[in-house]
Amino acid sequence: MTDGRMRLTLLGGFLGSGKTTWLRHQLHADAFTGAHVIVNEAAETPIDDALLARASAIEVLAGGCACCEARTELVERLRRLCDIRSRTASGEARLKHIVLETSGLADPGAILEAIRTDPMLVHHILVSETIVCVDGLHGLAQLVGEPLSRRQVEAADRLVVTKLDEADMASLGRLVATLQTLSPAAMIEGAIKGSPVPPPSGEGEIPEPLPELQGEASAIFPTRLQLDDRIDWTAFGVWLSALLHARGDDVMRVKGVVRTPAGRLLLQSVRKVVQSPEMLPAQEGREDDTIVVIGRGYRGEDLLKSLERFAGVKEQGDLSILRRAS
Ligand SMILES: Nc1nc2c(ncn2[C@@H]2O[C@H](COP(=O)(O)OP(=O)(O)OP(=O)(O)O)[C@@H](O)[C@H]2O)c(=O)[nH]1
Repeated sequence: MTDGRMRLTLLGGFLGSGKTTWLRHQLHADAFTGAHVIVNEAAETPIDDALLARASAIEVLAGGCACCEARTELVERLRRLCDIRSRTASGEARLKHIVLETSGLADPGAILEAIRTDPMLVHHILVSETIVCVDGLHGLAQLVGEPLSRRQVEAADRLVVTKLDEADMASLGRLVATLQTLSPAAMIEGAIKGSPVPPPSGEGEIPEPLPELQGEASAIFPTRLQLDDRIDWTAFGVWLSALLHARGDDVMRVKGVVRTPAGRLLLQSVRKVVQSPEMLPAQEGREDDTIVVIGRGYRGEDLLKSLERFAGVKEQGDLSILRRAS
């Protein structure tokens, strides 16, 4: 029941937990038909929208989390959608549903509050469900060490435990038991690459003890590496593997779309787990060759210097493999 208001589905979850993969699958399965999708990315360079081409309408809110830096921008965009809706006669063309995929650093609770306390949005939008993806491989460690990941789970109506194909059953059972204690009312589902599968049972499992955490550890931030076509890809691959091997706990997420002689390639990793590169269809007017590295415990410029030193250049003496980093 939406009492005439537009529904909004909030899709959250920690960095790399599988939100885009899950949403992509839902869109292919024709769930959320006709919905307007908003993708929020912490980094300035959007990547996820390239993967969600099935959405009937998609917009990107990049360069900050919708729960903090980009909160005002989110509210403005939602107001704009409400305006458009109010001017559209009721019927098929009238927008009924918004899906908001948050960045992996967003606290869904703060977004819910922003919507519910806005005098205009509260009359036009009903948050119908908060779905939170939990990484089947890294979720337990995130719950232990990251207060944000706990807040995300606590805000959920539905939890989707992802990567069931990769995680081992014993730790999955423990993860589910921990989720049940943190968010007892939430429905728990499982997913493999976005397809729904029965979740492991948490029955009889002992939940992971969660230590009291004194606030957030140091801030997690994105660094944008803008590559140019003179980069030596083999050296880049070695640099990335070495970086993840040495600093895989600090470098939480890497993702980017690069142009290679074979076509557009999606590169991504979550902690030390690197996904096999995926070919993407050509897309006019996109600014590719950008890699976003998200993490903490290092300086963005040091990352850049290390790549410049390591990944080398094809031409001797040319150190300009990177156009820009922020
Ligand atoms: N093996 C396996 N890999 C998965 C599954 N779901 C997602 N992945 C991989 O996990 C990585 C992160 O998935 P995304 O869907 O981009 O995660 P996200 O939560 O949208 O990431 P951010 O927006 O960066 O926070 C990608 O390499 C996916 O291919 C799964 O069920 N199984």
